[in-house]
Amino acid sequence: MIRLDRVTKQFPGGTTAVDDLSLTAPTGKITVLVGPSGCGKTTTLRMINRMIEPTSGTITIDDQDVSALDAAELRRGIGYVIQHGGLFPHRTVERNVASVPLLLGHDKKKSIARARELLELVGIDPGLGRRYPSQLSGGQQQRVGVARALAADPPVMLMDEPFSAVDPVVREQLQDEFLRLQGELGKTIVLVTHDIDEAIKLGDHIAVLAVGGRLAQVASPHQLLTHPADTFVADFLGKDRGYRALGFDGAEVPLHHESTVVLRDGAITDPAPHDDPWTLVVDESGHPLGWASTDRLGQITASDELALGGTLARRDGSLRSALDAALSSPSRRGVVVDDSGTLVGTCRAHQVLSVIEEQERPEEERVPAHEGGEGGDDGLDPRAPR
Ligand SMILES: Nc1ncnc2c1ncn2[C@@H]1O[C@H](COP(=O)(O)OP(=O)(O)OP(=O)(O)O)[C@@H](O)[C@H]1O
Repeated sequence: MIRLDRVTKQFPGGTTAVDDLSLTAPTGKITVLVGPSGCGKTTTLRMINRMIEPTSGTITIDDQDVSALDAAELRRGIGYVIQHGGLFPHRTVERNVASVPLLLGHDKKKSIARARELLELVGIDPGLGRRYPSQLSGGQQQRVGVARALAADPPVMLMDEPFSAVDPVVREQLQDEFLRLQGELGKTIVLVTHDIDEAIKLGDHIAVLAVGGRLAQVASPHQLLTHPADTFVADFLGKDRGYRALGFDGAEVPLHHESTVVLRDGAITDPAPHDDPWTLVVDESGHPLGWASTDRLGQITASDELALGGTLARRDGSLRSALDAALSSPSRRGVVVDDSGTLVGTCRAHQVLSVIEEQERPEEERVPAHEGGEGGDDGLDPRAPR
């Protein structure tokens, strides 16, 4: 656990970058520092590994006061990732990643082997290991930066805007991979970003800082969205707070049986007659392909002729994804799938909203979703999504 206790940093010239900040970053979790430009995020991060010394206050890692440790040694034990990866331009990718194990006294062969392992772990083709950083894309450099920070297998990682130097699509990929990796590695991470959506996606805890280095709020993403401490935090969170908060709410949503037809060998097989204007088409394994106008079923030859609708909701997904699946479907029936992508039923927007309202009620007054009375008449499936 990293603990900052009443930490202040005043730079010569009088700027108070961080003001009386007390904060805990729990072991094995991602703590995100977020806030507008100049609010002291980077200064806070750099005080943890003593690249900047605080003016007052104490910082401990697992109850050890960092000011009592040798700064160089402390830094070798902490992974540090910055924008653009912060790679050494004149060393190959492999040598960049191997630099920390080499510094720690491991032999060259072992260090390079470890570097290759790590590059693979972060999704870098081993063939790129001999290149120089400038011969890689921004996203690849960022990945190498993460691999290098992981090289000493540090329990603690500090990450300063690690995904901001890449385009939004690559950024999302890197974020997803980072979450997957963290799921395996369980590091204690403090990550700085100015992007509130990134904070909400990545953080187990989020500390919102205001200019002047004042802590405005520290909370889970869900708490932050539903209970911002003041107007500064609410404004910083931006629009659609209520809707975004649904992304963290899992609850049972009534599932309905959906009649389907199968697209096989370029034709719809056995189009059963029914009077609904939309029919869901699946492949032979029961994976949804899209919606077809029922009166055009006979003309469909390929899946790209189908209306995909929007998102597929996962049975164990959030209320937001269930609601979005229903609202974005041409039939207004949201397609719900299991882990393997197989259809398990459809959901209705008004029933998702009922579940949301139900959640507002005191626990003892709630009615379980599958006893809710509103579904059921068309083959309600109580194996509902969360
Ligand atoms: N070495 C320094 N000397 C003087 N002032 C500094 C120094 N480093 C940072 N500051 C000031 O301290 C404040 C906090 O800076 P810091 O870089 O920590 O903010 P930040 O939240 O990380 O900003 P950004 O999102 O723009 O990177 C700013 O007002 C900055 O100008």
